[in-house]
Amino acid sequence: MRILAITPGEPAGIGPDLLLQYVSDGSLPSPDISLIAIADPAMLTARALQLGLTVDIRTLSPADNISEQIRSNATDAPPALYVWPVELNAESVPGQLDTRNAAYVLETLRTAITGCQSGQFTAMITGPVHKGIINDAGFSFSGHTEFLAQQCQVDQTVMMLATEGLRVALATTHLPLRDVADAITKTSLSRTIEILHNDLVNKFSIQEPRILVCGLNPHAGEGGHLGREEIDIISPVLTQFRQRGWQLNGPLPADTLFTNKYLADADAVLSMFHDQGLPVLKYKGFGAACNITLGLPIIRTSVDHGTALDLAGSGTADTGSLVTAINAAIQMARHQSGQPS
Ligand SMILES: NC(=O)C1=CN([C@@H]2O[C@H](COP(=O)(O)OP(=O)(O)OC[C@H]3O[C@@H](n4cnc5c(N)ncnc54)[C@H](O)[C@@H]3O)[C@@H](O)[C@H]2O)C=CC1
Ligand SMILES: NCC(=O)COP(=O)(O)O
Repeated sequence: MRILAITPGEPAGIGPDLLLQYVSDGSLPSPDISLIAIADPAMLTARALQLGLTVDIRTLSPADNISEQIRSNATDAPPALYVWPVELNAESVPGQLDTRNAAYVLETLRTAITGCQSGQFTAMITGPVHKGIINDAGFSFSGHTEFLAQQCQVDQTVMMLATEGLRVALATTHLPLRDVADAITKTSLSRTIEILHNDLVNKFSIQEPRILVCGLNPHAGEGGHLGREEIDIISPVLTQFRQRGWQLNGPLPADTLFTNKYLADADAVLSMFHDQGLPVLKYKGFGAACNITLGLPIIRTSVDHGTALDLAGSGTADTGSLVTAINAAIQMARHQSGQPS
């Protein structure tokens, strides 16, 4: 049995709602896959009540064999959600952030990561966290992508969002815009391209990935008149990889790269910064896209949206991205074990 761990993220956001809606809809695509929520069972029970959803919340005992507990409790009706319990520090009110629950959010992530590393879980799927409230609580945290790199002790990870027909990876992630240019060095960009290329080959079965690379500056620097990063950093790095036979097209002006003329012949786009690539991806596929962390020894996918505090507890949040994230994790797991997807 494959066990997918899901962290609903910020308890005051829509993560718990989406998970409960997903389970209540009976959306799991295969009977040999089980979902375990790593969360506070009382919070999930209260949220299900608020949403008017009938979900049988079953708290697991982490010290005992998890697969055995799921097997022996299997039932058809009503939909069941197995929960690895992690207790909130304060009762959570939908829409109202509370610094006291930041440690809880981080603990759910650590539990999922440890379970994936030990092989207990096949993959982890994350709901949205609120980066601001975690920092307000005194924890330095810029995103799952960076936290996962730290916890898995890898030198670098790459954020890639994917929807039908478009994959966008980022050379930098959660940085103030004024720090972006300095963060793009030959070393960091080379590592990003290596991770992106290798994961497209090994995790997505694209034997010779074709990657479009955005410039950083308007018009890809206009020959050095609008910035020199393309000349001094990006082009030399691309030249170095082309010598290995890798198919890298760029640096191209980002404003015209995202057109069919270029995208039709590409497997992925590498954007230089968060808001260069993600608005395009979200314009194309918001709600039907997911976020995949590349460069990790474990599988992690996530929703394409944030905590949407305005919708928490309302039952109106769209589960489309969660479905996409869960399906992507399953597909990656099947690929990893050599099964047809
Ligand atoms: N994977 C993660 O953990 C992510 C976390 N965030 C965090 O979320 C917080 C809020 O970020 P925002 O920029 O406001 O983005 P957001 O995605 O939470 O909200 C943007 C807009 O999209 C709507 N929306 C989001 N998800 C929706 C869904 N499933 N169904 C229907 N409508 C939906 C919201 O109601 C809002 O109007 C921030 O702290 C940010 O860091 C943002 C993106 C990803
Ligand atoms: N815009 C994507 C995002 O902010 C999610 O980042 P992460 O938490 O997955 O690193």
